[in-house]
Amino acid sequence: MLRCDDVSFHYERCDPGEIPDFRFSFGLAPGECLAVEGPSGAGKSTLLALLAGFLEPGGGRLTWQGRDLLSLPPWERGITTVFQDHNLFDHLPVWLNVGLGLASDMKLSRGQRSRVREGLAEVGLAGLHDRMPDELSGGQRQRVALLRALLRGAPLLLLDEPFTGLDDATRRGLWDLVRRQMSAGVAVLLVSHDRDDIEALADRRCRLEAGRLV
Ligand SMILES: Nc1ncnc2c1ncn2[C@@H]1O[C@H](COP(=O)(O)OP(=O)(O)OP(=O)(O)O)[C@@H](O)[C@H]1O
Repeated sequence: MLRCDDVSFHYERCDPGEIPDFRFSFGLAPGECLAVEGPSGAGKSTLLALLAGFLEPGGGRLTWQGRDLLSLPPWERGITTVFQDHNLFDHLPVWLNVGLGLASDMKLSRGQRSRVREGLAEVGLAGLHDRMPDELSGGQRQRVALLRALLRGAPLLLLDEPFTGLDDATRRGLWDLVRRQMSAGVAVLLVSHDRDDIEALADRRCRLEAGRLV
């Protein structure tokens, strides 16, 4: 279980009151998907950055299966995040961008190479194995980023609007991939405004209002 208890954060601003003090509390069980909605500027990216370890909270507790996460650096938290800007490495071809999810030193075994190939076929990118990221459309980049995250096999997956702008067939295929991860016990936090994505994946939903999850 992921337990986030009163994890707080405050952006330093000259203009007090413009940005709320954030205080987040929620639980997320293995295999469960919690959707987080909220208008632009509500603090969704702030929440993800606190969980992933890119921002340091002012206080609170964050644990996964009873283990403290706040004392761990991002790469030791067992959390994979798919950000809106995809975070692809522009100097690496598609297959290596995906392969980084399996081997961070980029030395992929034969078996790992076939998993990359199979994964690319599953997300409809079989023909784009050797392309460079700047030769892909936005939706294709999104699928590369999502596939890399899924192959990483982390127990916690944070998704920031991961299916925006994709056609229906591709979106359904990706929902299936995420559902399979959930069946294998992966806990998913899904930031989304899209009703279809939320209905397809989320077990529960909450909204970010005035710095709190309600
Ligand atoms: N580095 C920063 N310094 C000061 N304020 C910030 C910083 N980053 C974000 N903010 C402010 O904190 C609030 C929450 O921002 P955040 O990016 O978490 O919102 P969001 O819900 O993800 O928005 P969007 O849906 O537009 O991506 C906003 O008012 C934003 O202007």
